[in-house]
Formats: sequence, structure tokens, C-alpha cells
Amino acid sequence: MKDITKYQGVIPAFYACYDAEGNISTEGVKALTRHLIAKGVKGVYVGGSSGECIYQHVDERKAVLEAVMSEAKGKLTVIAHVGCNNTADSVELARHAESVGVDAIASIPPIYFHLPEYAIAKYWNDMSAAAPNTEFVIYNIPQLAGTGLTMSLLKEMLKNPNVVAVKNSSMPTQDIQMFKDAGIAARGEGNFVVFNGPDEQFVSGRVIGADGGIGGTYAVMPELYLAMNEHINKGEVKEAQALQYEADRIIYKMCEAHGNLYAVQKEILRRMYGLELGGVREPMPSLIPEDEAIVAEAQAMIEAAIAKL
Ligand SMILES: CC(=O)N[C@H](C=O)[C@@H](O)[C@H](O)[C@H](O)CO
Ligand SMILES: CC(=O)C(=O)O
Repeated sequence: MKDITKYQGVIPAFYACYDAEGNISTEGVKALTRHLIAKGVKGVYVGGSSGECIYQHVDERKAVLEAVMSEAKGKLTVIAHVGCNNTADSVELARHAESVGVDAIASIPPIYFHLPEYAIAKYWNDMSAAAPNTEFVIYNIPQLAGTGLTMSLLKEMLKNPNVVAVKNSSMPTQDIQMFKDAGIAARGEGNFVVFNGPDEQFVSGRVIGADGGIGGTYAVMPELYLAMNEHINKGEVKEAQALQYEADRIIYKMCEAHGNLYAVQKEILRRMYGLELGGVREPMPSLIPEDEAIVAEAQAMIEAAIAKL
């Protein structure tokens, strides 16, 4: 029996942290980790989409994870996304993640080429074999990866006892239930986890059965998701819904900027807490002067929503 309680709750997707030159800032990584611990989140999801994984070298990703672990060990659940789109680098990161003591590794499927399911399963299982004492989370994000998790691929992956969860970022919340049912059929009640992906559907995802959530906007407003999660735990759907609406309006506002959503969020964290996390790597667009009003408005919306809690 696995301890799945460590996956139940609010798990922010960690942002890429850069210095003024655009190099990895391990100081920024440590500061963001301490910040999130202080906010009371359950864990962090390191090196995923929000971590700009596809724009970082293997050595950079190792340095980020080591910096996170130096602050988070024993305090947070750490899930390290290790997918690199080629098996050798992914296997190297998986081995490294196990060596620094993460709770789980995770990976998207191979992107660009639409490979057959047996090749995707082998890609994931090769990583998992390189971290044999570490749990494995399947990251399903079909709209970005170009490949969706099918029931047959999930069933194949469930043959690997390390597979404990799906992080589901597809838009139908129904997928959460389907993956959860399949996991429970294979493992038994309480032994399989599904994370909600789309932050805009956190409440819906939890209500249909997600154990927790991993999301790209949690780190900029963890208070709201923690409160939603508490309301859901108490069966207070109306209250949870009201907070979801507020969070969604904030997300839509942040997405209005010319600069990338992650650039907006890092700028808001800088203004609210003095966290220096840098910008985003090209080709993602940076903030431009015209984004000033949007950033200020989104920050004000976040502060107002938190003040009402
Ligand atoms: C497509 C995508 O990036 N999805 C993320 C992970 O599931 C979400 O956390 C989004 O960042 C979030 O819902 C904002 O749209
Ligand atoms: C957004 C998200 O969940 C990720 O960083 O992968």
C-alpha cells in the first residue's frame, strides 16, 4: 500500500528562475521554494511546463532540482518532471531525481513525432527503470504534447507498479474519472491518484474525483487554491465555486498580456514579495511596457481576492 496522502492537495508547478542574464538562479529557486513552504502548499512540481523544461539543458534542470531539494526535503512533496523528449537525457534526469530523493518523477509523452503507444510506454518505463525506487506520474497534456493518454496506454503503464498517478491536463474533467477508475481497478481503492491539471477547473476536477491539483497559476495565488481545496474537503461547493470564479478571472486577465503568462506571474511575485525570478526564455515573449497595466490589475485582483478570505 502506497502513501497517497502526500499527493492530496495543492501542488504548484514550479516556475523557471533566472538571473538578470537569463541563467538559472539557484538563489531564486531556493527563495521560491521557501516562499511556497511558508504558504502551506502540499508540494511542488518541478521542471514541468511552468518550469520551462523544454528550454533548459539537462545540467540546468539538475541544478534547479538540487536547489529545490535543499530547501524542501522533508517539508514538501516533490515531483520532478524529467521528460526531455529523448530517452537518454530523460533517463539521466530520472536517475538524478531519485539520487536527490524526490517523491516521484513525471513525464510528458514524446512530443512532435506521434509515436506508437508501445514506444511511448517504453519511453516512460525506461525512465521509471532508472528510478526504480521512485514513484512515477504520467503527465497527460494532449493539447500541448500532441499525444493523448488512451485507456489502453494507461492500462499498459499500470503494469509498472511504480505508476501511482496521472496528472491530467486535458480539458474534459470526465477524463479524471476514467483514469481514476482504471487506476483503482488495477490497484485498489486509495492506491491511485489523479491530479487536476487545468487550474480554471480545479473545483470541477476535485469534485469529479481528482485527489489534488498541479497547476501553473497556483504559485502566484496559492491562498485561493488552498481555500478552494478546503471548501471541497468540507463539501462547501458554493464557496469553492465563488473562489474558482475569482481565480479564473485573474487567469484571464494575466493571459491578456503580450508577454507570456509565466513572465506575468513572475513579475507579480516580484512586486508582491520581492522574489527575483527573472523573465522567460526565448522564444517565449517577454513583458513589454504596455503590459504594465495588466500586471498591475492582475496583482490588485489577487490581493483583493486574498484579502476577502
Ligand atoms: C495547458 C497548461 O499549461 N496547463 C497547465 C497544467 O495543467 C495549467 O496549470 C495552466 O497553466 C493553467 O490552467 C492556466 O491556464
Ligand atoms: C502547469 C503545469 O502543471 C506544469 O508546469 O507542467
